[in-house]
Amino acid sequence: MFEGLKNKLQNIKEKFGHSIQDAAGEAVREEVRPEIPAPAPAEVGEPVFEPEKPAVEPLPEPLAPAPEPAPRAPAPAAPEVRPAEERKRFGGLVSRVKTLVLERELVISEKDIEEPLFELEMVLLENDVALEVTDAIIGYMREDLVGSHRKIGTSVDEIVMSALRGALLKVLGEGLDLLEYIKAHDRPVKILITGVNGTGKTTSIAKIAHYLKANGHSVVIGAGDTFRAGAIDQIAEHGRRLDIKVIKHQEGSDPAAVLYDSVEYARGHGIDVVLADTAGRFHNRKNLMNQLEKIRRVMKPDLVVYVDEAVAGNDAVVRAKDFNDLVGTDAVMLTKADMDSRGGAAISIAQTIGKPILFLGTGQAYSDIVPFRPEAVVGELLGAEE
Ligand SMILES: Nc1nc2c(ncn2[C@@H]2O[C@H](COP(=O)(O)OP(=O)(O)OP(=O)(O)O)[C@@H](O)[C@H]2O)c(=O)[nH]1
Repeated sequence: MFEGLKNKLQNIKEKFGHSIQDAAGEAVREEVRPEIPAPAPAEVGEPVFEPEKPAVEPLPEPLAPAPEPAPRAPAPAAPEVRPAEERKRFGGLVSRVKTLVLERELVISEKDIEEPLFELEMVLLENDVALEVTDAIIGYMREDLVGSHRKIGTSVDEIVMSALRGALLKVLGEGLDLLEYIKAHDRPVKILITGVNGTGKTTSIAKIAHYLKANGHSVVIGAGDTFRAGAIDQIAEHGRRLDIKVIKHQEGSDPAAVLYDSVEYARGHGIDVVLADTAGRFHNRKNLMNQLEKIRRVMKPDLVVYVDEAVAGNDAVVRAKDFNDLVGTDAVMLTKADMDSRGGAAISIAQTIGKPILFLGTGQAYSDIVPFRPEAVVGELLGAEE
C-alpha cells in the first residue's frame, strides 16, 4: 500500500539529511547508538496494514471486476540492509551503524533546505496529494525546520523524521475510532453509508459489519439502495454469509421506509448498530439530495460515512469535498487502498474536507478493513526503521 509514495519519501528523507549535514559542515560527528524502536504491533488482534486473510471467507461474485492495480512507480535505490544479528543485539531496538549528531548548535536557514523542500513538494503533487494539502505540509516543514536552534547531540535523522512526521500528522488529523464512538453513544448507533456506485460501497458495508461483529457488537443492515437492480440481493447475500440480519423491501421502494424499519428492528431487538446502505446516485444530484434529506429526517443517522476509492486519487478528494458541501458527511472510508501506490487521497481528504478517515479497505475479503490510525499511516509511510 502506498509503495510509490513511501519509496519517494525515503529518498526525500535522505536529501533533507544531506542538506542539514551540509549546513552543519564539520559540526557533525558519527555516533553508534540504538535508536528507533522496532515497529510495535497494533492493538492485539487488529493488524495495522496487512491483515491476515481468513482461511475461507470469499466474497460473493463481484458485480464488476475490480480494476487492475495501478502500475507501481519504479523503486528507488535499495535501502541499506542490516544484518539480523545486529538487531538482536539491541533486544528489539533497531540500531544505526552511524548516526550523524550535531556537535555545535545549528540554526537551519531557508536556503539550506530549499532544494529538498522543492523536491518534497513535487513528490507530493506527483502522488496526487491535493495542492492545498501539499502547501500545508511544506509550510509545516518550513515552520519546524527553519530558524529554530538545534542542540548539540541532536541526530540529523531525528530532525528530519520529526519534521516529516509532524507535518503529515497535522494534515491527517486525529482520525475517528468507531468502537470508541459506539461506546460513547446511545444504542442503536445509526450509520448511514453513502458513496459513488462501483467504488466498493456494498462490500465496505459488509466489511464494517464484519468488523463490528468481530469486536462484539450486534449489527443490522438496512438495504436502502432500492434503486440499483441487484443491490438488495447483493447486500442480502453478504448478510447471509456473515449471519447478520438484513432489512429489505422491494426494489424501487422508498429507502427512507426501509431504513426506518431497520432502526425499529434494532430498537426492538437490542441491536448495537444499524448500517444503512443508500443508492449512490451522483449523476442526479437533486434526486440524491432529496432522497438523503428524507432519509436523514426519518432515521436521524448518528454518522454519515462517505465511501470512495483511494485509487481515484485527487478525483476522490474532489468528490468527497463535493459531497460534503452538498449533503454533509461525518467521516470517509477509502476502499482499494491495497491497489493505491500513491496515497494522495488518504493524505489529502481529512485536511481538505475537515472530516476524518474512518477505515481503509485493503482487499476483497471481509477482514480486509483497517481502522485509519494517523500514527500508523505515518509510520508506514516514513518507514519504522532506517
Ligand atoms: N482490491 C479491493 N477491491 C475492493 C475493495 N473494496 C471493494 N472492492 C471490490 O470492488 C468491486 C465493487 O465493489 P461493490 O461493493 O460491488 O461496489 P459498490 O460501490 O457497491 O458498487 P455498486 O454495487 O455498483 O453500487 C468489487 O469487485 C469488490 O470486491 C478493496 O478495499 N480492495
